[in-house]
Amino acid sequence: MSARDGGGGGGGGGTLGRRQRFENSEFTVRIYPGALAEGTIYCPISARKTTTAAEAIERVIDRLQLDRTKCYVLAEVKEFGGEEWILNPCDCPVQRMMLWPRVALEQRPLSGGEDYRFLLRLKNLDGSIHYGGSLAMWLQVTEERRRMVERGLLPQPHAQGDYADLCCLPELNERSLLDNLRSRFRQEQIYTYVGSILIVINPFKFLPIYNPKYVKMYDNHTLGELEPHIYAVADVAYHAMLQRQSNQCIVISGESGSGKTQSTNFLIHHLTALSQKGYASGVEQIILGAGPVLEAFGNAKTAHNNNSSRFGKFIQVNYQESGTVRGAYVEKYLLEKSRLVYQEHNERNYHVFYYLLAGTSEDERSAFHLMKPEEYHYLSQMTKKPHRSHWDSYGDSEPDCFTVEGEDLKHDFERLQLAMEMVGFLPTTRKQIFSLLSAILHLGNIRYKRKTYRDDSIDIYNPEVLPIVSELLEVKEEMLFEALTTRKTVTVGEKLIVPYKLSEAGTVRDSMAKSLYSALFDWIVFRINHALLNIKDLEETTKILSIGVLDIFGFEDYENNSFEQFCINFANERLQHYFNQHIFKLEQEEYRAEGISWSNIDYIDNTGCISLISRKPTALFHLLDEECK
Ligand SMILES: Nc1ncnc2c1ncn2[C@@H]1O[C@H](COP(=O)(O)OP(=O)(O)OP(=O)(O)O)[C@@H](O)[C@H]1O
Repeated sequence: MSARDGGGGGGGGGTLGRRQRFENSEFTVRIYPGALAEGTIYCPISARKTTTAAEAIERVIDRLQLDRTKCYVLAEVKEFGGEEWILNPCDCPVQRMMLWPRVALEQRPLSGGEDYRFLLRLKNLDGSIHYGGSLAMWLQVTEERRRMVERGLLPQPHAQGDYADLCCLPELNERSLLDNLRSRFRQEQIYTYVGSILIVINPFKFLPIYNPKYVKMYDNHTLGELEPHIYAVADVAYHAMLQRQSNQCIVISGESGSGKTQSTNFLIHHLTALSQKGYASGVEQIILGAGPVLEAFGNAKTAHNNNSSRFGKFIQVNYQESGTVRGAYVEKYLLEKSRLVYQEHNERNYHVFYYLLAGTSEDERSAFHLMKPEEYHYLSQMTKKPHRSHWDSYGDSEPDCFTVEGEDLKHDFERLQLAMEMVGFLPTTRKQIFSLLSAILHLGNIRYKRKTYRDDSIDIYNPEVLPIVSELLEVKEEMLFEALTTRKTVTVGEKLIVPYKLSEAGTVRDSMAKSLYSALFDWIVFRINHALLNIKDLEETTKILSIGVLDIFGFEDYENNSFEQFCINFANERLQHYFNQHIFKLEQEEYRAEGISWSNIDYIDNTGCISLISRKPTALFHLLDEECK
């Protein structure tokens, strides 16, 4: 499917008119008729941002002259295996499409990877959705193989003992364990149980195992009854919550780039799909709409992952006793604030800065006093030379790249604006946010000097930056100067103003920038929660049950401990319990260090655990390969 600006012309040129044009643009939406036309044929229709799903369906019916006595719905399929969201008649496909990554909007031949699309689905008389057509084709890979194995046309894949649960391994040692995982991975079975824990190996490719058929298949089964799957864990948590009437929690941990964020999305999808019977609930839409916003402000390119979450997430889906979704709640913790002022070689600051600098119009650029990325100290530390000793020597080194391969920052900025709009940020609020971001960048450019040789007090070396920051932050210049150069203390009831030392001042400036950014991030999360109908206030009158998904970021112990040791620990049932305890303890300590109470975890009395391993599956099995030689 593709979207093109019907208004023609591509160039930059953009001012506010560019956004205006976007509002009125005609987009080409490709709709795949699914069961109606087996295969890969799609029907292009033109639509605007405000065109609803019902109107889009009408256009397809007209163009294809479909049977009007039947009832149709539009399904949005997003990456990895064709997860489907059935659109409500009033949903706008173009708006959904604008949240897709740019590559998904490009017209590509159907050679693979076209994992974002709209499907036309037939609705059965009982309201359920009829699946078939292109979806069936996607499923073919795994389904077909399964059927052939059943008919004896293909050998049993588990010939030498391939166990879906590592606890069942007859012999437990490094070799058998890794052998088992590798053999499963080669058959695209990325999920393996260790008792009630699920191990996931990141496949880094499209697997057709997340569509509604799988949602249905895993509904109401005990763990282990079916092939291991992330949906099974979500399902067990959901039904345990209903049966025991108690809250549940699923912990996701793994090294950076192992797939925690993806897995969290799959879980949330399943947890809301179970209660909505296939229809995208408002809650799920907002959670997913909140994704691009949180991502822009909380994700960054790291050496391991171009889109690494630099904060931990706790997403709580709230249900009524009947199991219907009532709202959700997102909590962020441990935002990596240091990244704002310093990045390692080959890493970047938070995405939002690059989006802002690339995506704003000329008018906005002058209103926000924006400059080029390389002119900001906080953005220009990623250089080809691993060590640039001082910011003052900035001009000597050539900035590396400010964009990542395949990235379209302008599109990403447009997408961010749209996502912010969906989550309820008004244009004026968005402007304030962007002003604040620009202020942070300018703040980072402030440099200090000693007033005189004899005097310890300091002055600002480049005072021309002050009025800009003062305007953007809407604070008086004198106050800003004072805050940047002096500290107030109270001794024996007397107020003292002590100037910072030159060696302290830079740190003060950086902590000011970090506090501003962190407060902004907190406020954004707060606003998202507002949109998510946080029903905390209802708790006194209505019984609310919750399932929390805790995405533990940067559990870097994996990198210190050997992977093999890690697996052995996992495979020992007794250690499962230990592991859960260990994670909780560890997190609680970090949490306490941040001065935040562990309120969300206190009430949780049941935990599921998903662990993701290795961002490089090939490296994972390296040990075995070595041995085999
Ligand atoms: N189930 C999956 N199927 C296919 N690809 C996946 C899957 N899970 C993860 N990936 C791929 O791995 C990449 C990294 O995943 P993700 O961003 O979820 O990692 P992460 O553990 O959250 O990393 P970080 O801790 O750095 O935020 C994704 O961009 C995606 O390409």
